[in-house]
Amino acid sequence: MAKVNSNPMPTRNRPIVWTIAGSDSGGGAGIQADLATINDLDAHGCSVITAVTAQSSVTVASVEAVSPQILIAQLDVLTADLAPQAIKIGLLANQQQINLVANWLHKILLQWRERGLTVAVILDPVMVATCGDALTGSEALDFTPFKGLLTLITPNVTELATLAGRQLITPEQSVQAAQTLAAQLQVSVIAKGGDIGPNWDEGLARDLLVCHQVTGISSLHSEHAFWLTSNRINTNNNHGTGCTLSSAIAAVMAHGFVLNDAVVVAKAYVSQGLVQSYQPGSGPGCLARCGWPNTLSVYPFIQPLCEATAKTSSNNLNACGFMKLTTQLGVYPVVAELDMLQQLLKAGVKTIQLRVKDPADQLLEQKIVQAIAFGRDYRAQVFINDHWQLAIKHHAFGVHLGQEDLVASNLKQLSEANIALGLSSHSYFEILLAMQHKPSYIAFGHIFPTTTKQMPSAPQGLDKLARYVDLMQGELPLVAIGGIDSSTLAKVKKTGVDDIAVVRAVTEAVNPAAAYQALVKQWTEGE
Ligand SMILES: Cc1ncc(COP(=O)(O)OP(=O)(O)O)c(N)n1
Ligand SMILES: Cc1nc(C(=O)O)sc1CCOP(=O)(O)O
Ligand SMILES: [Mg+2]
Repeated sequence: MAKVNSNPMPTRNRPIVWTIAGSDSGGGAGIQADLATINDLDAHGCSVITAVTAQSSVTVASVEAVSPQILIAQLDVLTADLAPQAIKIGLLANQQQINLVANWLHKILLQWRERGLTVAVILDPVMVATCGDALTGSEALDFTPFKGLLTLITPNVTELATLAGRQLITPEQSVQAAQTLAAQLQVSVIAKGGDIGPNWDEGLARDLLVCHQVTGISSLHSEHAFWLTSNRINTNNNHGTGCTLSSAIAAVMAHGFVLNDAVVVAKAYVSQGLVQSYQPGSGPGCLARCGWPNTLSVYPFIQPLCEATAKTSSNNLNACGFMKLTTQLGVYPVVAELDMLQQLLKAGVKTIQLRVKDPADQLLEQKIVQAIAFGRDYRAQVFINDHWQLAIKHHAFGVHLGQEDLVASNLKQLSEANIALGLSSHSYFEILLAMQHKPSYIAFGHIFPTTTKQMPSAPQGLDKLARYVDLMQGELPLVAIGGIDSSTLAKVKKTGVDDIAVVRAVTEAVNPAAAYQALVKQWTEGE
């Protein structure tokens, strides 16, 4: 059962999303599905109709493309008044429409870029309706005019095969075709596994995400490929699934989420919509609209393609999970110096992190040994940042690792040493990756601008934090970090996040111990 969204977006703040697509008179797909999705995901939808279809759930009786004049008139009139944060492109009924929209996009994206506006463009290369009837003419469509203009293209296996110009039987062939398409069109690709072939796992719905120069995320993920796997939902009510996925991706990106996040949220949105789907006619029915997905179980499992291809059992998937924390983290200081660590322990700190970032620090091991000893003396949870091998060697209480650190670490060894684990995250995508390791807590940042560390991602802000809190409720402690101090603490607390981690708010205070105690008072008493 989906949770009720406790964080609806105020209507006046809704971002604008356009759908450039065909009308489905049956209401299950096309413009009708797109607008329902966009609205359901707290955005305002505008439509540019490319074609009118006479369509039911069992047949496409006819398709009539709109004229070039009315197509451009719709684009121009919206540009003047309702500029979008994201655009979804669905059915383009013929090559003329592809050329026209691509030309128009080329010019407008330049203009918007000059004004500092970034607009995500998601193309669903629709060719055939769910009932099997063609939506485009018999001519082969050439999408290369869109090269360099798109953020994401979302073909299913049949469309991918058409774009690749060859049959795709095995997952390996689809992977190669998706990677080739990404390079050819200079675009990220989600190759949807809905139309599975005989060599695919039929109990699962597996999509391949090929990232191409994705911005605002760690370089660890921005050029990589991932399998996104969900349980296959046993229903024939899948009319409009592709339209729903692509318009959901556009809507989520319009809210300022990075591409990888939009893809996993949209996939979860489709999964929950399929579970509650219904059949209004005698053919395949439609997805239900269940709002922003905030139940972890509907989100996909993420596996980097390189790990899947290596077929090795990863040292980094830990079936049992890490220690459950019995002492709440509360206000969690992160410090670079031992004397600061001791000073704060004396002031009553019960959880603290030693974060030494100088790899050439000659005293590193000594500092770690001493920090762990202080932790025992003061009965506090001392986490060691990054240096997991030294933490194991000297029996630390806990280790904190970032997503980049995970690549070089051995979580199996950490777990066998009974060491608590904190993992960093900066997006839905990274939260899901972190959750797969069953850590002791997940840190999420950076909430506000910070000077402590250079970040590849933008500050997350409170709206996103509230969405992550909604998702994580009751699963694991979620710790907010980045730019938190006495002036922002109350707003952070209001999101319902479990704990906060702070660097400068304590370490740069005239009296760090007093600053810590004041933050604790504010956090616990809400002052
Ligand atoms: C509580 C907490 N949250 C996040 C971080 C950042 O960890 P990481 O991403 O590995 O970056 P570095 O701290 O290593 O620069 C943290 N240390 N603690
Ligand atoms: C170390 C660190 N990690 C972050 C993340 O988002 O992963 S933000 C951050 C720095 C937090 O410092 P301050 O409290 O001084 O802003
Ligand atoms: Mg680190």
